[in-house]
This record gives sequence, structure tokens and C-alpha cells, in this order.
Amino acid sequence: MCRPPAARESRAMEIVRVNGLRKAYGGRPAVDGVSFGVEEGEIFGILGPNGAGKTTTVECVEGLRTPDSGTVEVAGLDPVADHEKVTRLLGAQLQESELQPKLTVREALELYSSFYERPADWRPLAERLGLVSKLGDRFAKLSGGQKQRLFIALALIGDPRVVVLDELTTGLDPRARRDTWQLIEEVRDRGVTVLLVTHFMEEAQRLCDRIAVIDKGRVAALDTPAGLIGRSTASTVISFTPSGPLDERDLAALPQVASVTTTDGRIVVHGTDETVTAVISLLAGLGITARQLRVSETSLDDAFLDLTEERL
Ligand SMILES: Nc1ncnc2c1ncn2[C@@H]1O[C@H](COP(=O)(O)OP(=O)(O)OP(=O)(O)O)[C@@H](O)[C@H]1O
Repeated sequence: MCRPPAARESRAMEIVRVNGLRKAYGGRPAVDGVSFGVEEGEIFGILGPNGAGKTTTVECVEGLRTPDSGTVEVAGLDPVADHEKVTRLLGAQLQESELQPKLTVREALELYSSFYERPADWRPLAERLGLVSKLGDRFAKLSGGQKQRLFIALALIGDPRVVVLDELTTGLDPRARRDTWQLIEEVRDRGVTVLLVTHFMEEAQRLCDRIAVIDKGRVAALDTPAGLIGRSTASTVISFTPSGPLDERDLAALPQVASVTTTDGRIVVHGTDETVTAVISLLAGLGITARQLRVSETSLDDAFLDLTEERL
């Protein structure tokens, strides 16, 4: 779960700082002036639609790409100029294609340990990540969840201060995804800062202390999950099937209503808490019953669509 704001306020040190980052491919901007700071010890999410520039941004943080302009610092170091030093501070999740299918889990852990001067002991890491019974298994034979666990272990093997996880849970079943979330929280609880790229709202909402929503190469919003939800124009969704004829315009005229839609006889009103009382009073006055009445809070999903659609 997200830590309370008080815990966040006590941290001031930014371990990653991105300022005015720009990167184009063949003249087409992929990242177009992105700025954000990641505080030490937090899980910082980068959320955005396909092609928004998320991976390009984190690849610049990892020193795998050189920015066209702007600056990136990891613990005050330039990831390109000081690549070796940054590699010791920052663990990056591998892509599946980067591990040989015939390598066993043990061989992969030993190989990656050998890349560092002072690696973490891989044995307790393997134990914590539930990989001990898989040490002799070849990478190609592992399930999706087991591969992800191995990737987390390899990202942590250099004992980094920051770990970058890009689409870590894509393709996992719901249980494996939840297990992976728990692991990410454990990593953060050990004091490692996590930079998490994700498409999944639920994942971002559950794990991230703060989220940068990136859209078309720019930061559309940067806030806590609750802060992003609060920015949504409508924070409450009321849906019901009226027992008799009801004019949408009467609902639209109620206080704080952002939108009213009717699909197959079911009415959905987006508004605020105040709207709920107003809808119920209106229906009571008209002698209409609200069948299967549901009232829910706006999700990060809605906020995300709001924030990214504005820019279409
Ligand atoms: N090596 C490359 N050469 C040319 N264009 C690229 C390259 N890498 C990315 N792009 C383009 O840059 C834009 C941003 O891509 P990027 O992978 O950073 O986005 P993303 O937000 O991570 O997307 P996704 O969620 O789909 O992975 C896209 O339009 C993509 O097609």
C-alpha cells in the first residue's frame, strides 16, 4: 500500500532527476520535454498509453540512450558519461530476449553476480524470490511468473539503490501479478527506490507513491494516485435503471453533474457526492425508483483517460 504522506514528506533526497528531456527518432519526438524527480525510497510510477515515450525515458535514465537535450542525473551522476558508476547504483530489469534460453537459473545468477565488484549474495535473494527449487531449471522452461522473479533477482544482484522495472507484470496471470506486486513492495521496504513503468492502473494505484502520467512525450500530470483521482472532473459514478421514463436533461441540470449517458435503459451519471443526493431527490419527486442503484468512486482508470484524452 502507499505510505502515508508524512512518511514521504520526511524524505527530501532525489535520487533520479530528469529535466527537460528530449529524444527524437528520425526527427519524430518520442520524449518532448519531460521533467520529474524520484525521491529516494519511493515507488515512482511512469504510466501512459502505448508509444507515449515511457521506455525511451527510462532508457535515458539507464544510460542506454543519449538525450538530444535536457539532463538526467542518477545520484548526481550522468548515466551516459558516468555509465559504469551508474550501473553500480541502478539495477535494470532485463528483457526476455537478453537471457539465453539454455542458461539455468543458478548459472544466470552466478553470471550476473560476476559483473559486479560487490554483488549481493544471490542465495538469500533466490530464497526470498522463491527460486531455490528452480536453480537447476533452464530459463526457457520457467513459467512467466518464475521468469519475472528471476529478472527481479538479476536486477537486484548488484545491490542497487534504484531499480527500474519496465512492464514487469505484462502477461502474468492475476495471482502471479499480485505476488510480483508483493515482491516490489518488499524491494521498496528494503530501502531500494523503484522506478516502475506500467500500463496497469490497478498496479500503479496499489504500488506507487507518486505517478507521472506521460502522454505524447510529455508529462500530463504528476501526483499521488489519490491526487490524480482527485483531479478528475467527476469523482463519483452513479448508475441505475429507472422504473419509469426519465428525461436525461433533468439529470444533467442537477448540481455538479459532469455527464449523463443512457445505454440499454441504464443511466450513468458522473458527478460528485453532492450529485448522489440530488439524483435520489429528483427520482423521489418524480415517483421513480432507481433499480440496481450503484454508486462508485472514480478509479485511476477514469482519471488516466481524463488526463490523456484532454491532449488528443
Ligand atoms: N528505436 C526506435 N526507433 C524509432 N522509433 C522508436 C524507437 N523506439 C521507440 N520509438 C518510437 O518512439 C515513440 C515512443 O516509444 P516508447 O517505446 O518510448 O513508448 P512507450 O510509452 O514505452 O510505449 P509502449 O507502452 O508501447 O511500450 C513511439 O512512437 C515509438 O514508435
